[in-house]
Amino acid sequence: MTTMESLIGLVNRIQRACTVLGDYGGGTGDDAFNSLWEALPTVAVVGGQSSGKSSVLESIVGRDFLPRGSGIVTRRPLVLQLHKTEEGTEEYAEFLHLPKKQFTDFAMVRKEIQDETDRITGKSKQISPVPIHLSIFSPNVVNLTLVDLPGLTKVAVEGQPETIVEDIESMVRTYVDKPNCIILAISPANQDIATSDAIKLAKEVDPTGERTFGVLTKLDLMDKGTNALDVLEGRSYRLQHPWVGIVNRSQADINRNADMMLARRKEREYFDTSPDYGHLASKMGSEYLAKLLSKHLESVIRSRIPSILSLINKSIEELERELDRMGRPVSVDAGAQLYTILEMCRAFDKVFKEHLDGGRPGGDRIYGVFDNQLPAALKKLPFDRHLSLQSVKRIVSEADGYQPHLIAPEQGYRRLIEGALGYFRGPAEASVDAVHFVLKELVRKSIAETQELKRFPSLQVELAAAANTSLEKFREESKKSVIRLVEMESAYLTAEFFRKLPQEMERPVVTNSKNQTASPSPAAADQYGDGHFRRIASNVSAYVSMVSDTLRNTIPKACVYCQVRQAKLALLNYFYSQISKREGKELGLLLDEDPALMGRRLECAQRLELYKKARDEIDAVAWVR
Ligand SMILES: Nc1nc2c(ncn2[C@@H]2O[C@H](COP(=O)(O)OP(=O)(O)OP(=O)(O)O)[C@@H](O)[C@H]2O)c(=O)[nH]1
Repeated sequence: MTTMESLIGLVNRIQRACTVLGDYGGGTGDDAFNSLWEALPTVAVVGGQSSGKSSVLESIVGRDFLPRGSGIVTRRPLVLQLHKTEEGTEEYAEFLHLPKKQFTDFAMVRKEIQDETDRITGKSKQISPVPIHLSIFSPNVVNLTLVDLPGLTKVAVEGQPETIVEDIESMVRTYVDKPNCIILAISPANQDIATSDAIKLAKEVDPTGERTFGVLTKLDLMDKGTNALDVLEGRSYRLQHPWVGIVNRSQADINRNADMMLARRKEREYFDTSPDYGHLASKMGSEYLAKLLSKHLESVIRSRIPSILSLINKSIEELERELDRMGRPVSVDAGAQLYTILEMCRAFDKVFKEHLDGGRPGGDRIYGVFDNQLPAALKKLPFDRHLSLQSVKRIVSEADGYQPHLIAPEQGYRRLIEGALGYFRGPAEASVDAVHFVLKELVRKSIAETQELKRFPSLQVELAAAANTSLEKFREESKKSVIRLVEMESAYLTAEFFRKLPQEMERPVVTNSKNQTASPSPAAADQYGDGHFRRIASNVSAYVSMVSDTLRNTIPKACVYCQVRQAKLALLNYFYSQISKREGKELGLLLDEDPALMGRRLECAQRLELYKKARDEIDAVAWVR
């Protein structure tokens, strides 16, 4: 049969694993995780200074191993795990922080506790909630785990920070507050029980006394003629569990280095022969206390197993969900890394296309460029100034040279039109730039919206840079195309439009029925007057406006062809060409995740492993009867 003793061993193992992962009863572990430690029943030893706490623990162990001295000696919780070994085997101790080192000299255990305390708290006399784990393997112990906490004190002594009194109390509280904590409340018999620090605290956190074990030390130090029967028999302060009286080694015994086994025997004799406590003798003494606690701890653990398992199962589910959300760790294999990168590129490309094709907002801003920005810019071109009477006169005269034109000023028209067409370059280039910026913004947005990319900041940066390089290239191409459209308009003017013009100019000379020359038409009359130039301006304006209509339609086509279409087809081509040249190690760098995320994933994975192992162990042990 697997005995219940295995349960204490099991809890010990789980507690040790929890501590390694930063989950310990002090409550300052990573609060984002459920605390498994807190779900495990523990016995916390609580008492005022000099109440005899250390002596009780040493007595239970049957060994002298705790640091002694003035002031606050216990400054970190000491998780003391006792493992009973077979009779005749050698006793030894082991620390969790020094695995594989077995201590057989208990004076060295004391020194290591002191040194390890100082390692975290410094020599500052500060306290720390990070526990020290000590396992003792001995035939003289029962299977039991106790947490020794700093003694409750009333005043700070020299060298200790002012806040130490409250710091200790709040640290002790973080343990005893927890419903799974069994409180071992140590009070000295030579003090009024009403003033006991341990009982005062226990009363507060466990008013029904269900989880408190009262221990009365120093029975031998009571005034002659007095006894502690009122306390031990539960009349002074009633608890659900019987009080246990203890007689530890006196200071003189300690100074003499009195043997612990001998002290246990003397304690037994004390109760056996005591006229006051003889009738309680079988339920007194440190050996009895150890057995009582061990039995109680075992039964509490057994009763808590269903709730521990349910916490473990719930935590496993939560951790698995979180790990899924974070994504699997990246493979170290270069091929797999490349595959991962390409997968993410595809995901990004999909989001980007959704922006352009609809489904996600943003693509419509390109249409906004063509529908609003470009027409507005075309409208604002300074044709009025260019085709003012004065300007037309000047340009036409300059084009004619010394010989004024006879009919229509061909060269004048050309110059006026070419001059006007030059203005179209501005809006054409501005449209290309505007489309470029919309596309660039969509790349930024798409990267931010691609869930798969979130974990990889380096890849995000590279992808954005490569996509922007491509967009730059598309912008250049697009600019060349729109400029070409404008230049094409200048290179060949629509002849049909001009063919009409000379006819209009020649129309004025008309012969009437009497074969008289009729008065010339107004057009002919002011052939070189203002009206003539105004007409030229109006003709040029009509031509320019025709070109403007054409460009208003063709510039968007060029932009879409060179930029939008290319972005859809080949945005990542440059990235792909770059990536194919990379070695495995460089690919790894691209998949360099956010360190905080990697840390969290590792933490979750370790925690998950602990919980799964704990579940398997509990399953294996708990249900064997
Ligand atoms: N005679 C006698 N002395 C005891 C008994 N219990 C403890 N003492 C003495 O009381 C003093 C304090 O005991 P400790 O065990 O160091 O008490 P503690 O609560 O651990 O004290 P701090 O670690 O200083 O908080 C020591 O000198 C012990 O020898 C007892 O039952 N009888």
